[in-house]
Amino acid sequence: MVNAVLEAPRVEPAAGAHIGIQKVSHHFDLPDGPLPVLDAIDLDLKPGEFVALLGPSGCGKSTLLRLVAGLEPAGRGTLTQDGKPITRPDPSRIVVFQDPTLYPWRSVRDNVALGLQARGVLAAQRGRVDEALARVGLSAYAKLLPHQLSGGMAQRVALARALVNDPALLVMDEPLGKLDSLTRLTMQSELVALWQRARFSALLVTHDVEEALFMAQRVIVLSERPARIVGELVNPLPYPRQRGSAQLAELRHEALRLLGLDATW
Ligand SMILES: Nc1ncnc2c1ncn2[C@@H]1O[C@H](COP(=O)(O)OP(=O)(O)OP(=O)(O)O)[C@@H](O)[C@H]1O
Repeated sequence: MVNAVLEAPRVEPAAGAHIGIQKVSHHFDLPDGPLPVLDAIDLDLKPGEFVALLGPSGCGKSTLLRLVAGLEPAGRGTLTQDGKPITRPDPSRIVVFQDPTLYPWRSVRDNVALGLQARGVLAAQRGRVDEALARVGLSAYAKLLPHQLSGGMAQRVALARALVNDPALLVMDEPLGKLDSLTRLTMQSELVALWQRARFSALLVTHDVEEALFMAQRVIVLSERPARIVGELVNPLPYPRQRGSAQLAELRHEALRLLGLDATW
Protein backbone atom coordinates (compact mmCIF):
# COMPACT_ATOMS: atom_id res chain seq x y z
CA MET A 1 0.00 0.00 0.00
CA VAL A 2 1.30 3.41 -0.92
CA ASN A 3 1.87 6.14 1.64
CA ALA A 4 -1.02 8.57 1.39
CA VAL A 5 1.07 11.66 2.09
CA LEU A 6 1.23 13.81 -1.01
CA GLU A 7 4.31 15.65 -2.12
CA ALA A 8 3.71 19.25 -3.02
CA PRO A 9 5.71 20.41 -6.05
CA ARG A 10 5.09 23.86 -7.44
CA VAL A 11 2.11 23.76 -9.79
CA GLU A 12 1.03 26.46 -12.21
CA PRO A 13 -2.46 27.54 -11.21
CA ALA A 14 -4.82 26.33 -13.93
CA ALA A 15 -7.69 28.59 -14.83
CA GLY A 16 -10.79 26.54 -14.11
CA ALA A 17 -13.42 26.33 -16.82
CA HIS A 18 -16.73 28.10 -16.58
CA ILE A 19 -19.29 25.52 -17.64
CA GLY A 20 -22.80 26.59 -18.58
CA ILE A 21 -25.62 24.05 -18.86
CA GLN A 22 -28.80 25.69 -20.09
CA LYS A 23 -32.14 23.92 -20.39
CA VAL A 24 -30.48 20.65 -21.36
CA SER A 25 -32.84 17.76 -22.08
CA HIS A 26 -31.81 14.45 -23.57
CA HIS A 27 -33.35 11.16 -24.62
CA PHE A 28 -32.19 7.90 -26.13
CA ASP A 29 -34.02 6.31 -29.03
CA LEU A 30 -34.90 2.77 -28.05
CA PRO A 31 -36.81 0.23 -30.19
CA ASP A 32 -39.99 0.87 -28.12
CA GLY A 33 -39.68 4.65 -28.39
CA PRO A 34 -37.72 7.49 -26.84
CA LEU A 35 -36.29 7.09 -23.35
CA PRO A 36 -36.21 10.54 -21.68
CA VAL A 37 -33.11 10.83 -19.50
CA LEU A 38 -32.52 14.52 -18.74
CA ASP A 39 -35.23 17.11 -18.21
CA ALA A 40 -34.38 20.81 -18.56
CA ILE A 41 -31.14 20.80 -16.56
CA ASP A 42 -29.83 24.27 -15.72
CA LEU A 43 -26.47 24.41 -14.01
CA ASP A 44 -23.64 26.89 -13.89
CA LEU A 45 -20.23 25.62 -12.80
CA LYS A 46 -18.07 28.59 -11.88
CA PRO A 47 -14.33 28.65 -12.65
CA GLY A 48 -12.52 26.58 -10.05
CA GLU A 49 -15.71 25.37 -8.39
CA PHE A 50 -16.19 21.78 -7.11
CA VAL A 51 -19.71 20.51 -7.76
CA ALA A 52 -21.07 17.02 -7.09
CA LEU A 53 -24.09 15.39 -8.74
CA LEU A 54 -26.10 13.08 -6.54
CA GLY A 55 -29.08 11.07 -7.73
CA PRO A 56 -30.76 7.67 -7.87
CA SER A 57 -29.18 4.90 -9.92
CA GLY A 58 -29.99 5.20 -13.61
CA CYS A 59 -31.37 8.74 -13.35
CA GLY A 60 -29.02 10.18 -15.97
CA LYS A 61 -25.91 11.40 -14.10
CA SER A 62 -23.38 9.75 -16.43
CA THR A 63 -25.32 10.95 -19.43
CA LEU A 64 -25.04 14.53 -18.19
CA LEU A 65 -21.29 14.08 -17.67
CA ARG A 66 -20.92 12.71 -21.20
CA LEU A 67 -22.67 15.77 -22.60
CA VAL A 68 -20.46 18.11 -20.56
CA ALA A 69 -17.35 16.24 -21.73
CA GLY A 70 -18.54 16.63 -25.33
CA LEU A 71 -18.72 12.89 -25.91
CA GLU A 72 -22.20 13.26 -27.40
CA PRO A 73 -24.41 16.20 -28.36
CA ALA A 74 -27.34 17.23 -26.18
CA GLY A 75 -30.82 16.56 -27.53
CA ARG A 76 -31.99 20.04 -26.51
CA GLY A 77 -30.46 23.02 -24.76
CA THR A 78 -26.92 24.31 -24.76
CA LEU A 79 -23.65 23.47 -23.05
CA THR A 80 -20.82 25.97 -23.04
CA GLN A 81 -17.26 26.23 -21.78
CA ASP A 82 -16.18 29.80 -21.14
CA GLY A 83 -19.07 30.95 -23.31
CA LYS A 84 -18.20 28.73 -26.30
CA PRO A 85 -20.44 25.80 -27.27
CA ILE A 86 -19.21 22.34 -26.28
CA THR A 87 -19.39 20.30 -29.48
CA ARG A 88 -16.70 17.65 -29.12
CA PRO A 89 -14.22 16.21 -26.61
CA ASP A 90 -11.35 18.54 -25.75
CA PRO A 91 -8.13 17.98 -23.79
CA SER A 92 -9.08 20.85 -21.49
CA ARG A 93 -11.93 18.67 -20.22
CA ILE A 94 -10.66 15.36 -18.89
CA VAL A 95 -12.89 12.50 -17.73
CA VAL A 96 -11.89 10.03 -15.04
CA PHE A 97 -14.02 6.90 -14.82
CA GLN A 98 -14.54 4.27 -12.12
CA ASP A 99 -12.19 1.92 -13.96
CA PRO A 100 -8.67 3.36 -14.34
CA THR A 101 -8.23 1.61 -17.77
CA LEU A 102 -4.43 1.41 -17.71
CA TYR A 103 -2.41 -0.30 -20.43
CA PRO A 104 -1.18 -3.47 -18.68
CA TRP A 105 2.10 -3.68 -20.61
CA ARG A 106 3.08 -0.05 -19.94
CA SER A 107 4.74 1.19 -16.78
CA VAL A 108 3.06 3.67 -14.46
CA ARG A 109 5.19 6.43 -16.00
CA ASP A 110 4.34 5.43 -19.58
CA ASN A 111 0.64 5.23 -18.75
CA VAL A 112 0.75 8.79 -17.44
CA ALA A 113 2.79 9.91 -20.48
CA LEU A 114 -0.08 8.71 -22.68
CA GLY A 115 -2.07 11.66 -21.39
CA LEU A 116 0.48 13.97 -22.98
CA GLN A 117 0.85 11.92 -26.16
CA ALA A 118 -2.88 12.26 -26.67
CA ARG A 119 -2.22 15.99 -26.96
CA GLY A 120 0.88 15.62 -29.14
CA VAL A 121 3.10 17.21 -26.51
CA LEU A 122 6.81 17.03 -27.28
CA ALA A 123 9.06 14.56 -25.49
CA ALA A 124 11.01 17.51 -24.09
CA GLN A 125 8.02 18.40 -21.96
CA ARG A 126 7.81 15.00 -20.35
CA GLY A 127 9.07 16.44 -17.08
CA ARG A 128 5.41 17.12 -16.56
CA VAL A 129 4.86 13.39 -16.19
CA ASP A 130 7.17 13.33 -13.18
CA GLU A 131 5.36 16.31 -11.74
CA ALA A 132 1.97 14.63 -12.20
CA LEU A 133 3.27 11.45 -10.53
CA ALA A 134 4.54 13.51 -7.62
CA ARG A 135 1.18 15.20 -7.30
CA VAL A 136 -0.52 11.85 -6.68
CA GLY A 137 2.29 10.52 -4.47
CA LEU A 138 3.52 7.87 -6.94
CA SER A 139 7.04 9.08 -7.79
CA ALA A 140 8.61 5.98 -6.26
CA TYR A 141 6.36 3.65 -8.26
CA ALA A 142 6.96 5.01 -11.76
CA LYS A 143 8.52 1.81 -13.09
CA LEU A 144 5.87 -0.61 -11.84
CA LEU A 145 3.38 -2.27 -14.14
CA PRO A 146 -0.38 -1.93 -13.50
CA HIS A 147 -0.73 -5.50 -12.14
CA GLN A 148 1.75 -4.57 -9.40
CA LEU A 149 -0.49 -1.77 -8.10
CA SER A 150 -3.31 -1.73 -5.55
CA GLY A 151 -6.70 -0.44 -6.69
CA GLY A 152 -6.05 2.92 -5.06
CA MET A 153 -2.65 3.26 -6.71
CA ALA A 154 -4.11 2.38 -10.12
CA GLN A 155 -6.73 5.08 -9.70
CA ARG A 156 -3.98 7.53 -8.70
CA VAL A 157 -2.23 6.72 -11.99
CA ALA A 158 -5.45 7.49 -13.85
CA LEU A 159 -5.63 10.79 -11.97
CA ALA A 160 -2.02 11.62 -12.80
CA ARG A 161 -2.76 10.85 -16.48
CA ALA A 162 -5.63 13.34 -16.28
CA LEU A 163 -3.70 16.00 -14.35
CA VAL A 164 -0.66 15.89 -16.62
CA ASN A 165 -2.68 17.99 -19.06
CA ASP A 166 -3.56 20.63 -16.46
CA PRO A 167 -7.26 20.31 -17.29
CA ALA A 168 -9.56 23.28 -16.93
CA LEU A 169 -12.34 20.84 -16.00
CA LEU A 170 -12.00 17.44 -14.35
CA VAL A 171 -15.10 15.33 -14.88
CA MET A 172 -15.28 12.36 -12.52
CA ASP A 173 -17.76 9.52 -12.89
CA GLU A 174 -17.71 7.53 -9.63
CA PRO A 175 -13.89 7.67 -9.63
CA LEU A 176 -13.62 6.03 -6.21
CA GLY A 177 -16.49 3.57 -6.67
CA LYS A 178 -14.37 0.43 -6.90
CA LEU A 179 -12.10 1.15 -3.96
CA ASP A 180 -12.35 -0.35 -0.50
CA SER A 181 -13.91 2.00 2.02
CA LEU A 182 -10.69 3.03 3.79
CA THR A 183 -8.81 3.77 0.57
CA ARG A 184 -11.87 5.61 -0.62
CA LEU A 185 -11.84 7.93 2.40
CA THR A 186 -8.12 8.61 1.94
CA MET A 187 -8.54 9.35 -1.75
CA GLN A 188 -11.45 11.70 -1.13
CA SER A 189 -9.07 13.89 0.88
CA GLU A 190 -6.31 13.48 -1.72
CA LEU A 191 -8.59 14.51 -4.57
CA VAL A 192 -9.71 17.58 -2.69
CA ALA A 193 -6.06 18.47 -2.00
CA LEU A 194 -5.23 18.08 -5.72
CA TRP A 195 -8.16 20.26 -6.68
CA GLN A 196 -7.23 22.92 -4.11
CA ARG A 197 -3.70 23.08 -5.46
CA ALA A 198 -4.50 23.11 -9.19
CA ARG A 199 -7.83 25.00 -9.07
CA PHE A 200 -9.43 23.23 -12.02
CA SER A 201 -13.22 23.14 -12.03
CA ALA A 202 -14.47 19.76 -10.84
CA LEU A 203 -17.68 17.90 -11.60
CA LEU A 204 -18.11 14.70 -9.63
CA VAL A 205 -20.78 12.01 -9.93
CA THR A 206 -21.15 9.82 -6.89
CA HIS A 207 -23.80 7.63 -5.22
CA ASP A 208 -22.29 8.39 -1.87
CA VAL A 209 -24.01 11.22 0.02
CA GLU A 210 -21.15 11.67 2.52
CA GLU A 211 -18.58 11.68 -0.27
CA ALA A 212 -20.46 14.37 -2.20
CA LEU A 213 -20.86 16.57 0.86
CA PHE A 214 -17.33 16.02 2.14
CA MET A 215 -15.69 16.89 -1.18
CA ALA A 216 -17.86 19.41 -3.00
CA GLN A 217 -18.71 23.04 -2.39
CA ARG A 218 -22.11 22.48 -3.94
CA VAL A 219 -24.15 19.28 -4.30
CA ILE A 220 -26.84 19.09 -6.97
CA VAL A 221 -29.53 16.53 -6.17
CA LEU A 222 -31.29 14.93 -9.14
CA SER A 223 -34.65 13.18 -9.35
CA GLU A 224 -35.40 9.73 -10.76
CA ARG A 225 -35.08 9.49 -14.57
CA PRO A 226 -35.64 11.70 -16.44
CA ALA A 227 -33.33 13.63 -14.15
CA ARG A 228 -34.31 17.12 -13.14
CA ILE A 229 -32.72 19.16 -10.39
CA VAL A 230 -34.71 18.76 -7.17
CA GLY A 231 -32.37 20.63 -4.87
CA GLU A 232 -29.00 22.15 -4.30
CA LEU A 233 -26.96 21.97 -1.12
CA VAL A 234 -24.24 24.52 -0.55
CA ASN A 235 -21.47 23.39 1.78
CA PRO A 236 -19.65 26.50 3.01
CA LEU A 237 -17.32 24.57 5.34
CA PRO A 238 -13.64 25.35 4.74
CA TYR A 239 -11.15 22.65 3.71
CA PRO A 240 -9.79 20.44 5.13
CA ARG A 241 -13.14 19.35 6.52
CA GLN A 242 -14.00 17.37 9.61
CA ARG A 243 -16.00 14.25 8.73
CA GLY A 244 -17.97 14.14 11.95
CA SER A 245 -19.08 17.77 12.04
CA ALA A 246 -22.64 18.71 12.99
CA GLN A 247 -22.99 20.87 9.85
CA LEU A 248 -22.15 17.90 7.61
CA ALA A 249 -24.70 15.76 9.46
CA GLU A 250 -27.33 18.43 8.88
CA LEU A 251 -26.51 18.64 5.16
CA ARG A 252 -26.61 14.85 4.92
CA HIS A 253 -30.08 14.83 6.46
CA GLU A 254 -31.24 17.38 3.90
CA ALA A 255 -29.65 15.44 1.00
CA LEU A 256 -31.43 12.24 2.04
CA ARG A 257 -34.70 14.12 2.33
CA LEU A 258 -34.28 15.49 -1.19
CA LEU A 259 -33.55 11.96 -2.40
CA GLY A 260 -36.77 10.79 -0.80
CA LEU A 261 -34.95 8.56 1.69
CA ASP A 262 -35.57 8.15 5.39
CA ALA A 263 -32.92 10.27 7.08
CA THR A 264 -33.35 8.92 10.57
CA TRP A 265 -30.66 6.20 10.29
N1 LIG B 1 -26.27 4.85 -25.05
C1 LIG B 1 -27.43 4.60 -24.47
N2 LIG B 1 -28.46 4.11 -25.17
C2 LIG B 1 -29.66 3.88 -24.59
N3 LIG B 1 -29.92 4.09 -23.28
C3 LIG B 1 -28.92 4.57 -22.53
C4 LIG B 1 -27.64 4.85 -23.06
N4 LIG B 1 -26.85 5.32 -22.07
C5 LIG B 1 -27.61 5.33 -20.96
N5 LIG B 1 -28.85 4.88 -21.23
C6 LIG B 1 -29.97 4.80 -20.29
O1 LIG B 1 -30.16 6.10 -19.78
C7 LIG B 1 -30.51 6.04 -18.40
C8 LIG B 1 -29.53 6.89 -17.60
O2 LIG B 1 -28.26 6.27 -17.64
P1 LIG B 1 -27.00 6.90 -16.89
O3 LIG B 1 -25.87 5.95 -17.07
O4 LIG B 1 -26.84 8.29 -17.35
O5 LIG B 1 -27.52 6.92 -15.39
P2 LIG B 1 -26.70 7.10 -14.02
O6 LIG B 1 -27.51 8.00 -13.19
O7 LIG B 1 -25.30 7.49 -14.31
O8 LIG B 1 -26.75 5.61 -13.47
P3 LIG B 1 -25.85 4.90 -12.34
O9 LIG B 1 -25.96 5.78 -11.14
O10 LIG B 1 -26.51 3.58 -12.13
O11 LIG B 1 -24.47 4.80 -12.88
C9 LIG B 1 -30.52 4.57 -18.02
O12 LIG B 1 -31.86 4.12 -18.06
C10 LIG B 1 -29.69 3.91 -19.11
O13 LIG B 1 -30.15 2.60 -19.34
